[in-house]
Amino acid sequence: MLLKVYATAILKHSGAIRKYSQCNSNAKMSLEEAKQFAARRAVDEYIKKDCIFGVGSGSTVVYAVQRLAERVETENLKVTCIPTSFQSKQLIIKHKLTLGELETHPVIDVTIDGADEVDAEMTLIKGGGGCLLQEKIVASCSKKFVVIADYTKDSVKLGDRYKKGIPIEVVPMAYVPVQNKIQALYGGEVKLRKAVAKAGPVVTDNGNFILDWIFTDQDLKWDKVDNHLKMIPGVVETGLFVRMCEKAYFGQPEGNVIERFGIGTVL
Ligand SMILES: O=C(CO)[C@H](O)[C@H](O)COP(=O)(O)O
Repeated sequence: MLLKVYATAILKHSGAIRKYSQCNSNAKMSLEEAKQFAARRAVDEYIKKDCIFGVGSGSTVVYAVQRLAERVETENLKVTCIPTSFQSKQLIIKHKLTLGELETHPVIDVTIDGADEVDAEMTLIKGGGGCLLQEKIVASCSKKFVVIADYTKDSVKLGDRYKKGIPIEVVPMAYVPVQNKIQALYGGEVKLRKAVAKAGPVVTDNGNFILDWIFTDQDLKWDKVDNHLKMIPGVVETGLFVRMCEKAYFGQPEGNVIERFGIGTVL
């Protein structure tokens, strides 16, 4: 009898686990699909002819590069790709696309990049993947800057959905004074980003550290904050992208894509 009860409990438990993991993998699947819908739509709308293309960083951009590679192959497009990180350079090489650099192509027709959060005014938090400096440089050299994201990035105010704070790239020797100054100026908590598969801090593609500022005041004027932070010696760049983005595509779990427009003009 006891054995029977025990066996039934195990069966129920494994059924629940199966159900739970199926549920989890469905959710993960639709998130990946949502990224893919947004990425494909943006590439199809913005790449119409031969051009210079800025390639953002992160998991959503992977789908944009896949789509671009398909179209370069089938439509014989001549696209020169400018990377925003080691990861995006690897993606360009992997898909046998033409690799360029800002030295030879200082003006980019369009850059497509991901974001960690997009607010109602199209202010972005970027740098969750630690690539914010090169991403902002490349965006600033682009005639058009477009964001692709899944529905979880779509927010009203910064901090509504992305809880990891605003990434700030700093020169390593300055990280403690910069941490203290930001906390004294604006409050909240500023944390040194730790590496996952290495002991110690994350080191960016540029040899710097990343601070993540968990802010408490969601009503700050982000353009002022961005400028103010960059006045602190040791701050290289922030992950705040203000008035840079002209359009954001948010892939939805149902397969549609919601679009939001901004006044973003970067060049
Ligand atoms: O800013 C970034 C990297 O520095 C990424 O674009 C951002 O983190 C979004 O990434 P994902 O597409 O993986 O959600």
